[in-house]
Order: sequence, then C-alpha cells, then structure tokens
Amino acid sequence: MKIFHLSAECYPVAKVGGLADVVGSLPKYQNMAGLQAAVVMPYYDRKFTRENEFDIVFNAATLLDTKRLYFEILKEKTNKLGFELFLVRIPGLLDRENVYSYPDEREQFIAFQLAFLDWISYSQQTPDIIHCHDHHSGLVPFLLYHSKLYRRLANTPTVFTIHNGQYHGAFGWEHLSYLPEIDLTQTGLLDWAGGINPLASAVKCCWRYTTVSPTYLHELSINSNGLEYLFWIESAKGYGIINGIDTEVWNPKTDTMIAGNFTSKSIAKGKQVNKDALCERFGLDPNKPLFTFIGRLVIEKGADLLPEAIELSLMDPAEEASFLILGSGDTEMETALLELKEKYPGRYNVFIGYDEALAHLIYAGADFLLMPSRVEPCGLNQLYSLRYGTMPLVRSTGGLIDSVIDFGDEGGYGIRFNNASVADINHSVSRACALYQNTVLLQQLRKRMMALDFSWDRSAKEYINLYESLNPTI
Ligand SMILES: Nc1ncnc2c1ncn2[C@@H]1O[C@H](COP(=O)(O)OP(=O)(O)O[C@H]2O[C@H](CO)[C@@H](O)[C@H](O)[C@H]2O)[C@@H](O)[C@H]1O
Repeated sequence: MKIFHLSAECYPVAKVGGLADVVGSLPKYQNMAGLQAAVVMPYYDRKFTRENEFDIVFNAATLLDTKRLYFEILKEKTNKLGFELFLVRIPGLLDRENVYSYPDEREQFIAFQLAFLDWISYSQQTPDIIHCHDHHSGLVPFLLYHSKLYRRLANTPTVFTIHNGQYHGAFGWEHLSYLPEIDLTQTGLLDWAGGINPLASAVKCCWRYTTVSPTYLHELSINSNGLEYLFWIESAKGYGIINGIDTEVWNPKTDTMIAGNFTSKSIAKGKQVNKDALCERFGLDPNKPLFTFIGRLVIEKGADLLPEAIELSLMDPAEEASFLILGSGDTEMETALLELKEKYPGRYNVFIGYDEALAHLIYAGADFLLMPSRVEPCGLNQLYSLRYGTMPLVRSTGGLIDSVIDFGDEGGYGIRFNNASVADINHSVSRACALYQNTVLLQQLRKRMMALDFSWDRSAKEYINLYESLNPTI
C-alpha cells in the first residue's frame, strides 16, 4: 500500500511544533507495519537539507496564476528516516530557511500542492492513499476531484488529519486565479464564510478526516474558529486517533541529548543527574521541585497565564517550587517571562528560543511539566514527559483528557485541572509540591508513568485500518 503524507513540517528536516514530530514518525511506524509510506514536503534551506544528499527525481513547470514556476522533486538518497522523503523545491519560493510567516506564504503552499499533484500525475504514479496534514495541503482533495488536470487520480482516497483546527489558511476569492482550471460549479466546496478556506475544503472533500485525539474530534464542533457547524454536519467522516511518539527519539535509556541515561529502575538517580545539570546551567536549586513549560508562547497554550501564576507561587512562603520555561512566540509573553528572571534569580529562569536538545534535557531533568492549554488537539509534551518520569500538570482539554489520568484517581499518574486560569494552575502546583514531599509515592508514580505505552504501534494500526476501509483492493 503506497501512501503519500503531505506536510509543511517533518522532524528532523524542519520542525516548528508537534506536526513535525508526527509526520517524522508515523510513516516510519507504518512502514514497519508493512506499508510503503513516504513524506512529501516543501524544500527548506536548513541543516538537514544542507547535510544530506538528494537525487532530483522529477522536474517540470507549474502555473501559479500567470507565473510559470520551475520545480524539482528531490528524494533523500538513503531513506535514513525510515521512509522515502521527497522535497518540492521551487527557486525563489520554496528554498528558504523558515517554514512559516513569509508574506507570500499563501503562494508558497499553493505552489507546493500544485507541484505535488503535477508530479504524481505526469509521472503516472497511483498512490493508494493521499494523506494530507493541516491546511497547508488542504486544497489537494478538492483539486484531485475537481480539476480536469488530475482526472486520472480522481478515484484516489484522501485522508486529512487536523493537528490544529484554529488555523485555516483562508484567503479571498480574488486569489482564485492561483488555482488551476477547476470545475466552477463546485466552488462551494472551497468556500467558507465568503472566502477560500483550505481547512474547510479539505474536510468537505476528503474521504475521511481524523483528529489527533478522540476528545478533540468532539471539541471541533464546539470550538474551531468558525468551522463548528461544518464539523457538526461532516461528523460521520471524522475519526479521532491519538498521536503516538517516536520511542527511538524519545528514550531516556538511549537519549544522547540528556546528561545521564536512565530506566524506570534507575529513575531516582537518573532524574537527579539530569536535574543537577539543568539547575547548574540555569542557576536553580536542585533540591526544590522543578516545574517547567515547553512550547509556543501563545494564548492557545495558556502561556499568557504563566507569569502571574509563577509569581504567585514564588511569593508564597509555604511553597518551595522553582520554574524553568523554554519557548518563544508572542512578544508580550516573552517580555513578561523575561522580566520575572530579574526578580527571582535562583528560583526562576527562562530560555526564549527554540532548542531541541534543551527540550530533551528538561523533559529528563524536571519534576513537573505545566500544560495549562486552552486548546490542545493532542499534545506531545505530556507524552514525552511521561516517558521521562516527569509528571504532567494539564488542563482537562482535548488530547490531555485522553492521555493523562489524575493521580488521585484509580491508576492515575498526573495532575488534571479544569480551567485555564491562574487559580487552577496554582492549585495544581500546590498539589504537586505536597506530592514532592512524599518521596515514596512520587517514585511509585514515576515508575507508573514510565511503564505507560504511548508508542505509535497502536495508533499507526488504527490509521492502517482506516486506509484499508477506504481502499479494500489493497
Ligand atoms: N522552544 C522550544 N524548543 C524546543 N522544542 C520545542 C519548543 N517549543 C516546542 N517544542 C517542541 O515542539 C513540540 C510541540 O508539540 P505540541 O504537541 O505541543 O505541538 P503543537 O501545538 O505545535 O502542535 C499541534 O500538533 C500536534 C501534533 O499533532 C498536537 O499534539 C498539538 O496538540 C497541536 O497543537 C514538542 O516536541 C516540543 O518539545
């Protein structure tokens, strides 16, 4: 079974967030299960593309409005990632360093999708499934079925996975000319609220859509930035499949990015080695419970609540917690987090920026991970922290509900709270501080966390069952 995954990100080629982690690991596990899964993504001028070798397997020109764009499809030579990796390079458009935030982003992602479709169409390939991820590849299902250029592929089943339903990639009808010749009686399938909406179009046109956790599937019809009604009417096509993690990349026993490897048997010592290294680097006291937050500093993640919640906790004489933040995003949030650094040296520190190795060390060395998310389609941080015996403190939403059980409940191992509020964060920090004093229980819970299985094995199988239900001939 030949599957093409289409995505803007893929670890380790280019990562901004969790989309990259999923697209960099799911295909690998699908291949281990006997599929032929490949990834197709835009070319970026980054370390991975500079340091690896590629063959040009196809080149042609595609038309974007009135511009003729020369493109190449590059294939990584060795399949070292566990899957075939194809990059779409378009000089001047898809050959830059960053993944997002260019003023011509719309043109970049439309050109990416057109080049992909032209390539498989002209090279006579017949994939069994085309699996699109997020709005950057959301126009593919519509174009496959409603542009005569791709008629040969019109029976190809498409699966669309929503990693983040807040972003739609919408643009005005005045840009319709960026699309190739389409059946103009079908333009309603592109439309939502008076604009071309790639996420909405994908949900309408794909054969099945999936969300990255079962709870998020239901939440989309309550909160999806204006698409609630669409998700409600299309719900029969929706499936919630929780993300897995790449247990080779995220493995405390073998991780080369941490200060000392450990297993659940050596957790107490192993965590202390990593905590010591972390505390030394950031001037924190390794004897106090260490709380962390890793991620994009955006409202969605509840990052705006952190400065006040952290300060309240640091001012409370009854509490001993220290805090370390790793992230970047909203400038106001960055500033507020940086300001605290001057006020509470020794108890608090922050690293503004993106640092993959530091993230690994923090998952290994911290005691508790804060996730006060307002929206969390799945969340990978809590899965990584569990693997390293670090207890997640999560707001009950989306995939956090599906993956974290409060330690007060039967079989539990984390802390859950209901509201994305300063009060709820502080209450859970107090619970965690009290737990930290109970070393016997904490050790038991850490072992329980590390024994959990969030590997891709189960979820990759669920995707395969879905593919097979769409293409029974394979
Ligand atoms: N400053 C930094 N330095 C180093 N590493 C950093 C970092 N900031 C973030 N990361 C890393 O980026 C990833 C973030 O994962 P999330 O699941 O929180 O992703 P995100 O919200 O981007 O993705 C969306 O897609 C994913 C995948 O489906 C869903 O889990 C999620 O809920 C949804 O919002 C983790 O690997 C984390 O360690």
